[in-house]
Amino acid sequence: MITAKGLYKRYRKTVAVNHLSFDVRPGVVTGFLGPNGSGKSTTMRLMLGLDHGEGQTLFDGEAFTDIRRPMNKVGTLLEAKPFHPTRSARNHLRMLASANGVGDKRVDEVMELVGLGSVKRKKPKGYSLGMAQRLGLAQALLGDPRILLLDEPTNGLDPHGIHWMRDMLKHLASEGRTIFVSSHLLSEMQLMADELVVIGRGHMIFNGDVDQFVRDFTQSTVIVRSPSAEGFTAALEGAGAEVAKGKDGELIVSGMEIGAVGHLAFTENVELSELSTRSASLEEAFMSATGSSEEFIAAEPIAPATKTGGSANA
Ligand SMILES: Nc1ncnc2c1ncn2[C@@H]1O[C@H](COP(=O)(O)OP(=O)(O)OP(=O)(O)O)[C@@H](O)[C@H]1O
Repeated sequence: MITAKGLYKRYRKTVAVNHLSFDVRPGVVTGFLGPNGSGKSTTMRLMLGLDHGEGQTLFDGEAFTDIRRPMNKVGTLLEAKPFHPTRSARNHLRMLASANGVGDKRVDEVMELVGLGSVKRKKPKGYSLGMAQRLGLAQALLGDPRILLLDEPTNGLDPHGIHWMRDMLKHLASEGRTIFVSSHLLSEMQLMADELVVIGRGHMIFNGDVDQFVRDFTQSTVIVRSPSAEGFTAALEGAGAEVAKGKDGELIVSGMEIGAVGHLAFTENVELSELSTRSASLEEAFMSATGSSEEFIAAEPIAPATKTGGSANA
């Protein structure tokens, strides 16, 4: 269990983290989301006491800096991964392991676990970004910790690697560990995370269940197909719903529950060939929740010049 209270960090005029408090429960994967520059990395550094700031974070009741053998309690993977420049990956891990009372057997075990068994004698500087991420995870897992704090662990991984990371983190959570993981990949987060901490400009936006986040920040719609789509559109609008036309003649109805749409079709004697609900994605919820808190908002792309058609008259 991680308990963060009143985390606060200011860089000159920028308040990077603004009084954040949240809990991360064991047994589930908790995703940490926020737009670029919203304060995720700073929050993680504050939690580990790597940055000066305010607030307190307890890992199973203890501050990180008070834990006697941190590697055995909290595994970390932060964005900057300092690997030894000349040692092999295996020797790099052995060095860390021996300093923390972890045996060589565990080094080989974690290298196999992350799929680097065949390249463990190579130097990390020759590793691809994806391999370096795997080595970073191996390092985090060395002490078999009950808590993992991972900043963008899927960064640089190919689709197979991402799939592997997702299964791995879900598996580690199912063993009762506490997993706190930041990622930009929202579709991935939707598949990986059970709970979320969402921040914008250093402020808390949401802390809770993923499905609840999607429900809170989006509207699910009702999809209707009918041979009498035109007439039924008028009836729906007359009853206060908003209707948009989707592909292949489907009607996308918002502002009315599926049961009420079905009942209206019954009372209007309208035949339906489809009546279903469409839930919004985590990405839609994220855009809706964090839209106004984005730090760097790009200009709208400039529309291409309209073709005037034919050759210009000289
Ligand atoms: N060392 C620093 N000095 C000054 N400002 C900083 C420093 N580090 C971060 N910031 C500022 O603090 C804010 C939060 O940055 P942070 O890197 O924590 O965000 P983030 O959510 O991790 O971003 P990203 O998703 O792009 O990695 C930003 O406005 C950033 O410019």
